[in-house]
Amino acid sequence: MNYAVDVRDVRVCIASRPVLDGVELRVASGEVVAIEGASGAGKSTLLHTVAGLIRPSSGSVEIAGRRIDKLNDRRRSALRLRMIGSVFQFGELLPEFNVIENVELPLRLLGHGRTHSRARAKELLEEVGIDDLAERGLSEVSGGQMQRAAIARALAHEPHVLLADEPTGSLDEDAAETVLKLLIDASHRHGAGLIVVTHHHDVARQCDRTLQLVHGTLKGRTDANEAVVT
Ligand SMILES: Nc1ncnc2c1ncn2[C@@H]1O[C@H](COP(=O)(O)OP(=O)(O)OP(=O)(O)O)[C@@H](O)[C@H]1O
Repeated sequence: MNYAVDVRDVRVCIASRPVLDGVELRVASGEVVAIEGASGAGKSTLLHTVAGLIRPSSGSVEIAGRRIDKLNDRRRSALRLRMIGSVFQFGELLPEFNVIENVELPLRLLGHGRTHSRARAKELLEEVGIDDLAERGLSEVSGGQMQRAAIARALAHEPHVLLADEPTGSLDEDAAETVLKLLIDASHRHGAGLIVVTHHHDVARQCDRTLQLVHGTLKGRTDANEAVVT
């Protein structure tokens, strides 16, 4: 049985100190999981480990049934580009490109043609409600609009997994609520497993499950809801 994300007994040390120790986490396709935890608890480290940016010293990390932690750098990057979409607080959008060019970028990197990529990016900008801003530069849109563009970009290549690190951290309450709802709806609609790190309790309440990262391990229901496992 394949999960979107399957983390087993993962240990990660940073500067010789164990930050994650015995982490278990299964996320089904279309499931939304919130991770809470004190500052410095290791939440970003966990997301980076799931994304294959940090290699665990023991344990395993599977993305849609593939061991990302076992791959060499080139294959890990390729798997990440194909299977994972990320939304981080300060975005991964590139300031030298306008909104729609940023959304197209993952598709262009995956070798899709210009016409297809542009059409798909337009659809996604409509889905997140900023199609009228497609040609604006990033300095000409608000923080909330930028996060919407980041969500559209993260969804462009239909990833199996969405990772969001404090996606609403810099937004006011209304904008944060809208952005989070978009992310959750998109994950359900596109069937992507979403892991969202947040300090906001009201954000966590809107997710299917909430887990706490404490002393290097996840507390709460770490297993996916089997009914939605693909
Ligand atoms: N490059 C690094 N060198 C040394 N220690 C690091 C490094 N990166 C992270 N750490 C340490 O690892 C621990 C986990 O950091 P991490 O960023 O994952 O926590 P977090 O829960 O995401 O924190 P926050 O909520 O403040 O963003 C922290 O104690 C941090 O100081």
